[in-house]
Amino acid sequence: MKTLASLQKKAKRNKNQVISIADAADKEVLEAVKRAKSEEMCSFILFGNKQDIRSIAYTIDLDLSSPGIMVEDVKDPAEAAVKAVSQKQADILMKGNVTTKDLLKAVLSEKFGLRTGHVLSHVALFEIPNRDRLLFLTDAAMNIAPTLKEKVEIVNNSVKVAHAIGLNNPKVAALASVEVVNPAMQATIDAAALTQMQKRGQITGCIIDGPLAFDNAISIEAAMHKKIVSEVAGNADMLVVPTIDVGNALYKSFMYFAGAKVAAVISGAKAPIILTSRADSAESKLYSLSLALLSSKTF
Ligand SMILES: CCCC(=O)SCCNC(=O)CCNC(=O)[C@H](O)C(C)(C)COP(=O)(O)OP(=O)(O)OC[C@H]1O[C@@H](n2cnc3c(N)ncnc32)[C@H](O)[C@@H]1OP(=O)(O)O
Repeated sequence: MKTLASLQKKAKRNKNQVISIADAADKEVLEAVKRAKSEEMCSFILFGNKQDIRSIAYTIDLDLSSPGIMVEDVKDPAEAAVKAVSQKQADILMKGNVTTKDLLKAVLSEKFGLRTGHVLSHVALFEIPNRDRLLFLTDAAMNIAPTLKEKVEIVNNSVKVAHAIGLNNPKVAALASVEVVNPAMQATIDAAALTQMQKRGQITGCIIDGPLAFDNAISIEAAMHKKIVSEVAGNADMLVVPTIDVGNALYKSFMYFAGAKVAAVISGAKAPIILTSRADSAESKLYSLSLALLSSKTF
């Protein structure tokens, strides 16, 4: 798949889903709602301050009384939106104008959250200008410094999302700063372990190689220059990063330096969670919604 727009076309087949938005008082979020409604993609429950939501909706000509849109006036939109999903009034959760941390805390709540006993992790899918295919990145937003055990679950979550969009055996690069194992660099040891675990069938549904540095993960020339012989080097479909800081900086540099478009979800919870940066465009939020609709069958 080459473009995120093709996700949107596929996602339209899954029309009966309800999206619960944690604080919809945000122009880009409501613009995404308007576009999704005009394409009849799904229905929405908008949680937040009703008056604020109304004021913004008015400025973009979004009719809040149209069928398939409900507005709920609440003081704690993160908690209310998560509860709606855990009580099955909605199928998918979407981050609106709340911080990632506040939303994730509600998602992880013992009382009403969306935990499954597995690791929850962030999966981002980028369309990058001049690249011939989409690129997955995980985990740029939830797990701060995952252990090897957590990285295995992070890979599994991301591979599930890849399968949901029809990418059946993604090539996964386990990133580090260098492409050789250095016992002083934990990221290289974990990357080598992930590679061996895939070779021994402990991780399935993908091909992993690592450690790979960013250049030889995504550039054939860089891989050839370093004489790396591997199915993944230079051809990665997915980057697994050692820490949130590496992932988050890559996410934002793809967006700001390379002019990328993104679709992003949290995988591994009871339901898909749409989680982009608050600064991301309405288009990216719409693509994320498409990715969540496509993933929802696999959760
Ligand atoms: C990329 C675009 C968007 C962005 O830029 S986002 C910006 C960067 N992201 C962030 O700031 C969020 C980073 N992560 C965090 O702050 C924290 O890890 C997070 C997710 C809020 C959780 O922290 P706390 O609420 O302090 O929770 P905690 O660590 O004490 O754990 C509470 C219980 O939840 C569990 N938990 C935490 N992370 C989990 C995970 N990934 N999957 C499954 N379970 C998880 C944890 O084991 C604990 O369980 P228990 O209560 O001991 O049974």
